[in-house]
Amino acid sequence: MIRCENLVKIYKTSDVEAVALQGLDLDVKKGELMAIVGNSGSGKSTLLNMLGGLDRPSAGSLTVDGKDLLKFTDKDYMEYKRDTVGFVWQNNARNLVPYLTAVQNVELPMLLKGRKGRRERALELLKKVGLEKRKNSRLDQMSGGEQQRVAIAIAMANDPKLLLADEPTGSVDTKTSAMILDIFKELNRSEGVTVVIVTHDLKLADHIDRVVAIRDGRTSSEIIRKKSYREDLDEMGEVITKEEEASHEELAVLDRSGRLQLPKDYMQSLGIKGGGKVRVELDEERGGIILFPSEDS
Ligand SMILES: Nc1ncnc2c1ncn2[C@@H]1O[C@H](COP(=O)(O)OP(=O)(O)OP(=O)(O)O)[C@@H](O)[C@H]1O
Repeated sequence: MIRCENLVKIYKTSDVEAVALQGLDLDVKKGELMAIVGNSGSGKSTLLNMLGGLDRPSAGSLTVDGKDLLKFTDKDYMEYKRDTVGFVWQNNARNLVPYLTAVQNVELPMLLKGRKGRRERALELLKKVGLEKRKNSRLDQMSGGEQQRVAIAIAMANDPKLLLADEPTGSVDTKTSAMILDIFKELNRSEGVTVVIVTHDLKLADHIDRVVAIRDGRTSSEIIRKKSYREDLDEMGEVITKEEEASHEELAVLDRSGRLQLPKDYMQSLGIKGGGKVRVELDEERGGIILFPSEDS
């Protein structure tokens, strides 16, 4: 569904250049639900903006649903934003009209597209986000968590193939945050939509099968669950224990040229600095590679 290769984004202001993405590689399969984590300034929002067609990459390649975004005209971008992607922001005020009811808000993007069967689709989506009973409530009479759920229904209104969420649980409590993640999972399952969530919330990331970490504008590591969360729940009779954490495996990511980002804590414990040198040896017996700090590291 998504293929980023060597993606670069440089922001130029009058006198400074900020390299927000420096050759990022990422593949996301159709129908996958995954999360992107990383420190502030690592490039998460920049990546999401590129995927959502809100901004243009500076170089590299980016294809979404078979479309080459670097070749897009302004018209292509407009159609892509209308037909292919749905967006959920932390601050959802940009998606919502406060004086309309929940159902009217969800109908709005369908009205703009001239779609038929708007009321049925809006009610179906409000049911999926658990707000069937609040359909006639005005948005300004709903809590932050409820508004966020309406924002998710709005993002799904025109059946996007890709749903992007930037810190969707950033301003809600833990219980609501778990509920919102369940909604994304349910939409992923029942609508087949591919979901990419940017989050600081590591608790949320614990319940997602694949989490990609970004550091300095590049993918640095991936945490992959060995089994699906649902399988775990079934096996554990819905009791979540410490074993759940052990079912995650953290992997470093090799980019397409074979470059690797070492985890920061490994570098610290070996006393290696960025820009230094390491000795690389092949361990044929164990089928691996060993890194040693070199004397001038
Ligand atoms: N419009 C812009 N103009 C100039 N520099 C920018 C712009 N947007 C982002 N940057 C820079 O690009 C880098 C990546 O920013 P980005 O917002 O993508 O990070 P982030 O990981 O989403 O951070 P946060 O978690 O704080 O939102 C930062 O150094 C930031 O200062």
